[in-house]
Amino acid sequence: MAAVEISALRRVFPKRRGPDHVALDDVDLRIEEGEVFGLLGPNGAGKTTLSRILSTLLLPTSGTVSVVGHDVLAEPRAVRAAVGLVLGGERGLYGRLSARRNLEYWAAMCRVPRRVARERIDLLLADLGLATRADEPVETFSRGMLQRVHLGRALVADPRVLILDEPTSGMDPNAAIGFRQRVHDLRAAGKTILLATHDMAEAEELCTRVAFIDRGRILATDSPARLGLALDDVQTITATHATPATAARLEALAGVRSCTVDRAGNLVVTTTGRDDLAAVLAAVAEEKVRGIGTHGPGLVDVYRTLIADREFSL
Ligand SMILES: Nc1ncnc2c1ncn2[C@@H]1O[C@H](COP(=O)(O)OP(=O)(O)OP(=O)(O)O)[C@@H](O)[C@H]1O
Repeated sequence: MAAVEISALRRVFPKRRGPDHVALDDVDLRIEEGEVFGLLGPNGAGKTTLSRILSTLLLPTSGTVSVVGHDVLAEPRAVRAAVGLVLGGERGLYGRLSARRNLEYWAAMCRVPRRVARERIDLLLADLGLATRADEPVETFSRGMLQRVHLGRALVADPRVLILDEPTSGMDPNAAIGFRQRVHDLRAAGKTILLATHDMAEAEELCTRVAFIDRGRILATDSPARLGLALDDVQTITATHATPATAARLEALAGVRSCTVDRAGNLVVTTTGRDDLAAVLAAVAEEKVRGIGTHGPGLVDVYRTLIADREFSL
């Protein structure tokens, strides 16, 4: 049985004027138990709409959606019991209540027996690094801490599937690293995780497979490594201690697609093809640079290939 199974899903939002807005269009998706599955795409692609349908906050217009074998329309209670949802942003917690009280309240809503809830909440508060502030009102918490309370809330009923919608957006780098470590732990504990994110490095680090979604349609689904392999023309060379003159010389070479250097002297060269890598690498090595490294295409390159830059081309 799949953790999530979606077939021919369509979600339309009626508009007062003009044609209806199709937020999800003929989406098919299967996520196995224990996977960390990334949902990647630009603003408005349909990621939150999908997260909300999977957690029964929104109904599909047509198609079928099931979570651990339960249909979202026929068995919404069973789906709710199986899913924990963390939406980005700060809504959904009671600011004047402590972290512990927020979790207790949610546990009661989910009908977790009181004794089980008490023990679980103690464990969660400790695991999430919130034990010392557990009895303070959450309105005094930083954004990173609030997201950890949100995660605790999603975990309080011990769901099999976790849906994380841009969980690290707006977090400082240390808070985001800590949050990702929690996701690693949850994956090790066997949870299935759907992670909607704009952060390609985050997806590369955490996800077993990802789907690219744009304008409500799934464009590609595979592991980050295999998606990168499909783009065998982009190779990147990096180095430090470069100058603008270095970049200008390299940019003029055949086989170089782009070449940039920042103020700190970090050089990034992309080649026009895999076959050009050796020659361009040799030219970079001739320059007075240090710390030369190479890597193949990553999710950022896949993203830029699949999804046109509409923000700036309108
Ligand atoms: N309740 C609604 N009524 C009308 N249109 C909506 C509604 N909810 C979402 N939409 C539209 O559906 C499309 C998909 O939105 P959605 O929030 O799912 O995108 P997203 O991929 O999560 O974007 P972001 O990365 O910006 O969060 C958008 O064009 C959005 O304006």
